[in-house]
Amino acid sequence: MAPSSLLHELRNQSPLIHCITNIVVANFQANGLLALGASPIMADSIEEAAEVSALSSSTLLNIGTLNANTVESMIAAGGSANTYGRPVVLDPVGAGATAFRKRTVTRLLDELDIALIRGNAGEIAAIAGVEWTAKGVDAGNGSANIAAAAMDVANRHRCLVAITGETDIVTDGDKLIRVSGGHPIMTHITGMGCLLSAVTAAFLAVNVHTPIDAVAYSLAFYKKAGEVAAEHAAGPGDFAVHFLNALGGIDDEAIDGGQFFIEEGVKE
Ligand SMILES: Nc1ncnc2c1ncn2[C@@H]1O[C@H](COP(=O)(O)OP(=O)(O)OP(=O)(O)O)[C@@H](O)[C@H]1O
Ligand SMILES: Cc1ncsc1CCO
Ligand SMILES: [Mg+2]
Repeated sequence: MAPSSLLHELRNQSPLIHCITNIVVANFQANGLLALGASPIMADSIEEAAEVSALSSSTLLNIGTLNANTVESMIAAGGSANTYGRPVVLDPVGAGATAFRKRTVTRLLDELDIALIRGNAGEIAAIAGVEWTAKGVDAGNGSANIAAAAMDVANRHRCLVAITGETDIVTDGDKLIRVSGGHPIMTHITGMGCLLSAVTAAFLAVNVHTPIDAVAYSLAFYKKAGEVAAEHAAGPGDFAVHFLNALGGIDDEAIDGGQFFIEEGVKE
């Protein structure tokens, strides 16, 4: 099947995505999934987390505004998704910022079978244990080889790792795909990365491609939506609105339009 049919399939299937997420982005994330053509369900209570993941096509675990209760819900939800063979995406928001976040990410990676970790450079550097100066939930700065760090994390945890920024990368620990495009204004809206993680969870739920190709496609699609929205926006406020429109409005033709490329097989 041609890569472009992934988007078509997603909109056909409208997969249910279980999000255990943070209080900052929950509404934006739900609207973004709906705009894309997926179906969101936000459910973080321990009483129902496992049940909701069992009936969902994929599960997103986002540690942005973590508390002790949601950690247990994440373990229950992720365990249930694993049992039913549904992909689990981890967004390790601010992973290096506090001991609680670090400990939680370690536990989630130890106890669950995670399909994809999607974070910014600071977050993946923290998981890899390489030198980096992150700033809270923002990427921050560093000189570490971030592609090597992603490959190391992917190999250690046997999962896909995506690092987003000016150029995105995704790796399975062997193959590395770089995705360019997007717009700097995407860093001026909170939750753009968090919504992207939910979007990748939706694309992973659609069983058309190998998981790494599905993630690369979702990264490229999302950057393209950012470009389209930036053309229409006067600033961050209406960018968010135009971005939601673009998630639903762009089609395969726009994505194949050539403003981005996917480079495969680049070994560091
Ligand atoms: N300088 C840039 N130029 C183009 N696109 C960018 C740039 N920086 C980030 N992006 C895009 O913005 C989106 C969000 O990625 P980012 O790395 O900013 O997430 P994040 O730091 O996890 O965000 P948040 O924590 O606010 O949700 C991705 O699609 C990424 O490709
Ligand atoms: C700002 C912020 N703080 C915790 S989660 C979050 C959303 C962006 O990651
Ligand atoms: Mg983030």
